[in-house]
Amino acid sequence: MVVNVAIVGVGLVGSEFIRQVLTTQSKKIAIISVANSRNFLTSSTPLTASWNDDLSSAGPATKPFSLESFTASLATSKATYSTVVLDCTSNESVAAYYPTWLEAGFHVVTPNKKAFSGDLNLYKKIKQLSNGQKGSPLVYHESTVGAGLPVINTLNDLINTGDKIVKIEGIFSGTLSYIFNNFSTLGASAKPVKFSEVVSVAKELGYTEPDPRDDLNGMDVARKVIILGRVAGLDLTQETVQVENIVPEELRNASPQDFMAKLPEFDQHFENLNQEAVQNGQVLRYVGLVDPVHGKSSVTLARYPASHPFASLKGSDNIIAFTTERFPSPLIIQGSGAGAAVTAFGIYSDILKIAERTQ
Ligand SMILES: NC(=O)C1=CN([C@@H]2O[C@H](COP(=O)(O)OP(=O)(O)OC[C@H]3O[C@@H](n4cnc5c(N)ncnc54)[C@H](OP(=O)(O)O)[C@@H]3O)[C@@H](O)[C@H]2O)C=CC1
Ligand SMILES: N[C@@H](CC=O)C(=O)O
Ligand code: NA
Repeated sequence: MVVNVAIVGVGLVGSEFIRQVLTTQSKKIAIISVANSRNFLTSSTPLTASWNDDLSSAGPATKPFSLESFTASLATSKATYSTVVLDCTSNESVAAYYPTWLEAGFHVVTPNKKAFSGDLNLYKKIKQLSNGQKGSPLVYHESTVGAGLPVINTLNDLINTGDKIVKIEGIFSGTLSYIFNNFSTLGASAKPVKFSEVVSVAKELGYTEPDPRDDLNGMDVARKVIILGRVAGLDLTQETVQVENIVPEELRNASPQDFMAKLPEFDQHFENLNQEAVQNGQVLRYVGLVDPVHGKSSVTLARYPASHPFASLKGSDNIIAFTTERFPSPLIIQGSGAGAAVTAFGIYSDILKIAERTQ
């Protein structure tokens, strides 16, 4: 079955998703609407490669964006096919709108972590509205953890088949993986590099959140820990996860531009932390833990010896280790965990699952 897709947010990830759908000439997906924070465009025929020009404020069918007018424009699209609203923003107000879309019978797919890691009542409402009963709308959010890596899907499979989670531990941030894999190294591969320079490169490569402090303050990893914990049945919130924030205090309230400009002043601070670890034969890695057994889920800058799998990670790879009753030797998922291509892949495969399930 074909599904209509209406996209809110056509930045790095949203536009890469469109590129992948158009270049693969998908017969299952018709992109009928695109929106950014200023404009939207909804069409009765699938959008083509000129979607970006069509969306510009000069386009004849372009309208000023609001969640209400965008949603109203989709009302007739459900008549023929199911419609998926794809949220590719990182915005909280957009996330808070999912219940409205679900109540109107739209499916929701998103890489945006806000709805699944913020207000617990919003999360429960979304779960209740997409409860899997016949005819209920579907919600997929694979790319919220580990980008396109099959993390949420695997966790759901473990739980739905009756396994018990002992712990989920890993490096869940492509940005922090890239930063520490390059900054904190041992032996022959060790080459001196400044912390602020590695942060700039991670930003240029599209791994960071729009403000890299949302990665460095641990919040992005904490959100992923909360999402995995909730999928595993824990009522985790930002208050119940202990987070080590590594943004220097002096830079926490600076503007995003000032933050990047002043970060080099703190290079020596990070170098001291690194040297302390290296002198003990260890590297620094930023690690998230979901711990249902002891109730102590956390995000910490930890130290690991060279022999540990977290120490030999490369590039922006994520690594996620599920220790369960059935997998006392953990089930490990590893690979590229950030960047537009792999995030869009996760979204694309989520939407294909909806196309299959709504046949
Ligand atoms: N980059 C990555 O590796 C990964 C990203 N993600 C998630 O993917 C999502 C998208 O990230 P990315 O593409 O990098 O973000 P960008 O900042 O590149 O794009 C965001 C888009 O959302 C639009 N937008 C923002 N606020 C609103 C709003 N209130 N209403 C409508 N549109 C809005 C922006 O419009 P405008 O241009 O007008 O501001 C822009 O088109 C985020 O949630 C991120 O956390 C998840 C996994 C990995
Ligand atoms: N900034 C995030 C992007 C994906 O969620 C990361 O670095 O992992
Ligand atoms: Na994933």
